[in-house]
Amino acid sequence: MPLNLTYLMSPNNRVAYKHFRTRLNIGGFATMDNIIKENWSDVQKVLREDLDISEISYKTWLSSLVVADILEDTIVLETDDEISKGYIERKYSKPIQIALKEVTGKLFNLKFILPNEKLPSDGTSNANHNKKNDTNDRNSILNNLNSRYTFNTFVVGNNNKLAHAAALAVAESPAEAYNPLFIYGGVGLGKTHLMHSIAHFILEENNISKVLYVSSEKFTNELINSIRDDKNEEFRRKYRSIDVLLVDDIQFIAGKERTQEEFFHTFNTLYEAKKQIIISSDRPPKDIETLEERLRSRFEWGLTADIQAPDYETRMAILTKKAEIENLNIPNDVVQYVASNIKSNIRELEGAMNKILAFSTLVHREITKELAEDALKDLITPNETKEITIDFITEVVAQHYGLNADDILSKKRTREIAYPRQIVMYLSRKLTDISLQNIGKTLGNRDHTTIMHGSDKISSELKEDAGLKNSIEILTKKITGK
Ligand SMILES: Nc1ncnc2c1ncn2[C@@H]1O[C@H](COP(=O)(O)OP(=O)(O)OP(=O)(O)O)[C@@H](O)[C@H]1O
Repeated sequence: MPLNLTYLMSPNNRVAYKHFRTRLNIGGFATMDNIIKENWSDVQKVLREDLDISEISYKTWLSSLVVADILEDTIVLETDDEISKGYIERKYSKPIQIALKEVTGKLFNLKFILPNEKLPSDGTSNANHNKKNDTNDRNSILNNLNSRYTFNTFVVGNNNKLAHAAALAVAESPAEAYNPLFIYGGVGLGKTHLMHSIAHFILEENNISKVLYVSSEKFTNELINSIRDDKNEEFRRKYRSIDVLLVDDIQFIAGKERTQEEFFHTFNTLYEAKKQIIISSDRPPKDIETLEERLRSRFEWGLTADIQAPDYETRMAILTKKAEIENLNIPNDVVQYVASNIKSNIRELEGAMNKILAFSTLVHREITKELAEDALKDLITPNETKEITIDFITEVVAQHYGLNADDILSKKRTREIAYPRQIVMYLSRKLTDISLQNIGKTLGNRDHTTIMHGSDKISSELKEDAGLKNSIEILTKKITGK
């Protein structure tokens, strides 16, 4: 005897179901399956309201789901890619089932497939149990995050779609989705932005507070200092008691044996305790030279996702988003000019836009394509090998120390600014042939003796300070790309 599903539903569900039937003009139970298929977008809308999930999660996981088929009691949903498939299956099966039941009064099994995947002949339930993390220790919030780097400000394009999906999966389900998550891609393509987004999301959405983001440089320097100050135990306690550890630019531990040894033990301790580890690098694990085999293989245990250079549309979208966030009114032909000429590095893309803005203020001219061409004439030199400019060095060093390029050029003399400024002076001398006078002029109209003094100071500190040496090495690689 067929079940009277309407009878089984709660009063609220009955209302929702009635509403659903009215809107879709459903005649009876028999046709409901087909109607769901035809009106999936309506169903998604209802799902969106019933599921208490963030906008970004809905957009990433649920908005692009397509009903591929309905077999008896099983709805077959087509997902975008392997990552989405596995993740939605684990994380969203149950909520989708519940929401669907609320709307239709019927409990469906779900089956997820990839585009072009053969449809299953019979359905199997993928219902899972979502474990809610109930850690509630907000005593020690350990992080070092840029508030601008969130999922909301991250533009998703073909170049970073998988890495973004993997990052969001890990953020929503730390230590359950993929562990470790290894994100790699060229310089300035958004690895740090994604890592900070994960950390922000976890801190805001999960009750996990021991989230630590560090660059591998900071990890190395802290290790060097702990050895020097005989505080190795403290160092270990700090790194081995974290819930989510994010290590940026891991390639810089290549060739550093003691750091690798220490990181190996940190990794093992956290992994065994089911803590989430997220690592970024400019290249895949197999291409990191002089990386110990045992680390390399561990990096490949979870999921490895890459970020490629953005295509033209994504570059346009990034610039438009930036203008929107900062409330800037930039003519479309200027955005197009920048997006068509700066292709391989998003930091440079943003730097170019900043340069146009600064130039427009300086010369009191409106932002037009002509002004943009003037402002970027040093940067956009077709058919020539790219020169290292003082502006670029300033930008990389400023970003590295969490400052703006304007801070470096300013007259401020606090140590947090004066020290990176001296590093800019040192690197400008080391990496370019530009005269002291011209370096001084570009760096906020400073005298050539100031440049010499700043640069010499860093030179002599380098002999004593292993941490500074490590930082200079990393900055040099970031600037020269070698
Ligand atoms: N998809 C994106 N959407 C919006 N902004 C982005 C995106 N990707 C990168 N950016 C911006 O580009 C700049 C450089 O990105 P980020 O520092 O994350 O690069 P990275 O890959 O970590 O570089 P590095 O190799 O030097 O460590 C940042 O200001 C970041 O906000």
